[in-house]
Amino acid sequence: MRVVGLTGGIASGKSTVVSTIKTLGVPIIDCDLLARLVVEPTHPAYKKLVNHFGTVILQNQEMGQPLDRYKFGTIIFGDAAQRKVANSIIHPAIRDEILKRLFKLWVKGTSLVVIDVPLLLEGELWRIVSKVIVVYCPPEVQLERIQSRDGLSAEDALARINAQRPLIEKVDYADHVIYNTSDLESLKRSTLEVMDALKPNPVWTVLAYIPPFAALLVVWEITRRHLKGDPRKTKPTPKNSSAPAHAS
Ligand SMILES: CC(C)(COP(=O)(O)OP(=O)(O)OC[C@H]1O[C@@H](n2cnc3c(N)ncnc32)[C@H](O)[C@@H]1O)[C@@H](O)C(=O)NCCC(=O)NCCS
Ligand SMILES: Nc1ncnc2c1ncn2[C@@H]1O[C@H](COP(=O)(O)OP(=O)(O)OP(=O)(O)O)[C@@H](O)[C@H]1O
Repeated sequence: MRVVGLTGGIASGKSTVVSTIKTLGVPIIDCDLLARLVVEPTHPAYKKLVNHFGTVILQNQEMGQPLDRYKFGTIIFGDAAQRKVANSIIHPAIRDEILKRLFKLWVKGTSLVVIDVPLLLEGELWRIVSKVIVVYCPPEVQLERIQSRDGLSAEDALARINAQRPLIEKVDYADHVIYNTSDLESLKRSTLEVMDALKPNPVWTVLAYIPPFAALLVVWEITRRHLKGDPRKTKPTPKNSSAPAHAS
């Protein structure tokens, strides 16, 4: 099974790219959705969050109520130390949910899966994917898109952008970069081009249905990424990109 990690920055266009990928019938694991699942009141992470942050992060400030997402967002996007605590509670729970879903897809003999994970490159998750797609747009476009999509002030929107690694640095990790600087039609075209390049070959597809070979292929893909090393140290040039000639 080829596991592709799709990432970018806040409002860089990941969900829009995902909606095109879905039309191809490729299964998607959406980490923003998993992040919602693991903070539901029945999940152990919920209690850990309330223990640390207090009921102030809950709707009506009442135990058992869902998270007040705006309030919680204001706290964690405004304070790096608090964000670190939140991440240390939520991210392991998300990682476990990803692994469960990958296992189920592997058992079904799936040959290609895309994980939509905003923070793929902030942690170590990039090491378990065989290919990385980065959806890029400049910070000023991110700012404009967050404000018009979420109705946030410039200050709140900037806090969200600054809570992530600069998007341009993420490009170093990419096997494929989708430059989302033009209209939605170009974004769709670039996405389809990249997905075409990522299609596993027919031998892969057949082997993915035979568990021992599928397991070996996963190990091979992961080993290849480990051998390539951390781009923060080696800084390779991305092999493929949908960039217009002037954008590099
Ligand atoms: C803070 C929360 C409640 C804000 O919720 P809200 O509905 O306003 O935003 P949503 O969940 O749709 O996230 C929007 C985007 O914010 C960015 N973002 C979310 N959490 C973080 C974080 N901890 N650090 C940096 N960026 C983040 C991502 O780009 C994400 O796509 C929510 O984002 C959250 O629970 N975050 C912590 C979990 C997490 O790390 N999620 C990212 C998935 S890997
Ligand atoms: N090329 C484009 N032209 C115009 N609007 C766009 C373009 N790409 C994305 N958008 C809009 O920008 C907003 C952000 O895009 P999207 O939600 O896909 O980003 P995202 O990376 O998934 O964001 P987040 O990390 O916050 O979940 C959306 O309202 C989307 O419709």
